[in-house]
Amino acid sequence: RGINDNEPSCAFSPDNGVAAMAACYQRFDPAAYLQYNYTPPRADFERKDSIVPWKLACLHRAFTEGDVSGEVLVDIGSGPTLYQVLSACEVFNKVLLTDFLEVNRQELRRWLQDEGGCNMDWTPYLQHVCKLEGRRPSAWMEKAAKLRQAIADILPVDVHSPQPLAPDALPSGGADCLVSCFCLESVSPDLPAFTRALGHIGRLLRPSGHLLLIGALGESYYFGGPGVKIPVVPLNEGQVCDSLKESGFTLIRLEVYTLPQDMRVGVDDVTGVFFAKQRITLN
Ligand SMILES: C[S@@+](CC[C@H](N)C(=O)[O-])C[C@H]1O[C@@H](n2cnc3c(N)ncnc32)[C@H](O)[C@@H]1O
Ligand SMILES: O=S(=O)(c1ccc2c(c1)CN[C@@H](CF)C2)N1CCSCC1
Repeated sequence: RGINDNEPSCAFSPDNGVAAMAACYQRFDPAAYLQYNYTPPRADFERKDSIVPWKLACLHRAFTEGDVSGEVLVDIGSGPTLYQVLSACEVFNKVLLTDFLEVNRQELRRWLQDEGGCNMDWTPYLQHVCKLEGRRPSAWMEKAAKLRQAIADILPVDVHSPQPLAPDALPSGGADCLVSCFCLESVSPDLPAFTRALGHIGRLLRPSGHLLLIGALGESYYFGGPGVKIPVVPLNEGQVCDSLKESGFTLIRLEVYTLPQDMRVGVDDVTGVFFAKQRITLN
């Protein structure tokens, strides 16, 4: 079936939402997902109003304005993507990538081992972040080497578990910083589950640690592969802020990007993207 097939792949009832969502993700296709979201025409570095430079700029600013520091950064729900840690690896010398699916962890391992077979060329992303850092774009190979050096492990994660990572995954004090992009709202059956998952990952942080959260606004589904229609919790800015507060975070900054009409191409019904920087205050 094509990506626009309207048959829902994951129908669930209120009492088994998390289990049904996990079953849905068994059909997730990393190569298709990368193609739908991270290659042209959707991912376009030339357009001034493109989402990709906006996202990379949000992350670059967050890691360079001086309040985020430490040893260990964890990316929650990495999927098959790396853009979300390109700025982080300049600040943290231990980066942990995580995902629920082995197929995604394998995709990340292929990039890490640099022996070919990857479904994505991250060079344009590396070059763009080098530009943001005031370096020449040809420094992208050094940056790729720095990221490979910083990635300490690629681990399983489940944000619906009160203990999302294995007990020995983090130092006893917790992580210094978390990043999570397009994960919580696209793996939760409803808003309460989204908020609970925020609480679960918040408890991975040391006191006053930071969370950088990027997510979809107004999205009710996306295609995780041909005919793999995955339901998403449609969020608005107010709900994001309320859930963060309820989960023990203090918001530092919220930025919102509205998708231009021609970027709405059928692989999802996302209308906007938020970037939220916050500190945990209840740990
Ligand atoms: C929409 S993708 C986001 C991928 C990537 N972070 C990005 O920015 O594109 C959502 C990811 O969440 C993962 N996932 C699914 N269920 C999960 C769970 N219970 N806990 C954590 N991650 C989960 C999926 O395997 C998938 O890689
Ligand atoms: O970076 S995005 O905003 C983006 C990137 C990833 C995703 C979405 C959006 C929305 N659906 C998510 C499903 F969880 C995944 N982007 C959408 C416009 S073109 C480039 C990719």
